[in-house]
Amino acid sequence: MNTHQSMPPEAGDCITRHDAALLRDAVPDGAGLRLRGISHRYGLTEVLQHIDFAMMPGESVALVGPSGCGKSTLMHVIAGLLVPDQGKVENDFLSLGCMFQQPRLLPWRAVLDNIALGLRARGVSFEARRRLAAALAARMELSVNDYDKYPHELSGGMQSRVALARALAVDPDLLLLDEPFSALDVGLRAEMHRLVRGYIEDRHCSMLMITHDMMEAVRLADRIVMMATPGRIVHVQRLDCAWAQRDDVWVHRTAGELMQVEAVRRGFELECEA
Ligand SMILES: Nc1ncnc2c1ncn2[C@@H]1O[C@H](COP(=O)(O)OP(=O)(O)OP(=O)(O)O)[C@@H](O)[C@H]1O
Repeated sequence: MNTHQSMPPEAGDCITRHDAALLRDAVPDGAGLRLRGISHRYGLTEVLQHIDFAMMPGESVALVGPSGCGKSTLMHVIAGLLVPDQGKVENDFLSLGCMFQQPRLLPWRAVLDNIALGLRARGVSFEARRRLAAALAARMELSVNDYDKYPHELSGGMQSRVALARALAVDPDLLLLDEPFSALDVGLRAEMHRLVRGYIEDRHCSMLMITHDMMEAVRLADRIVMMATPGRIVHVQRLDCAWAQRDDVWVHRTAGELMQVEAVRRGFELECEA
């Protein structure tokens, strides 16, 4: 990413590295995650169709595409939750943190215990778990008064912050986010973007995020990967623009430009000009 520009660049300046080269070079040397020829069926339905995909250490990628095109299935393959029918997964990332559309907090555990869930599984002592969970809760801007509350006592936005803290508790070098903020209002969503970006910049971790929201993708990702049905990659776009420079004007304009790309329109089954 270019971090040296002082003025926000024009949207057109940022959409520079075009799809064809990136699509050809789908699994470059040095990638921390390499998927080669991944195909999968549920029964007779082909869900993933020979996907080659890679992520570099420190890279943020947004996976976009129409509902049902196989994005979550691909993420499950990456997370090791699903063994594909065909293809090879090579993952050099050491620690995965996952967050899903629903916070999926344990209702019988209070905030800090929910955050510390992954740490307990790793054998971290009770005191160390509490300490780490409290530090993350503070980072997520939860108040000390909330630490012993149960999920039903939290607002949706607070539950999302707890779920994000839980994903970060394992100190991930790859963060997998499946439509994590889609249920939040625009203000809370912006707040979560700020928290995620802050963490990624501090820790230099990689992020793969599924989203239906092209503006969210443009705001957070270094690379946008467009999938179409049945699960295949049809367009890849690199965004060479520092995060700090992605103001609202740039985000709107860049998302608008992407929505004019023919492969993206076809993927979403929008009308294309003849
Ligand atoms: N466990 C399953 N068993 C059978 N079919 C499944 C299963 N999981 C997903 N599918 C089907 O696979 C296809 C892809 O689903 P997937 O959830 O990966 O899509 P998606 O792109 O993430 O969709 P959305 O954006 O709506 O979340 C869909 O047709 C879905 O019905």
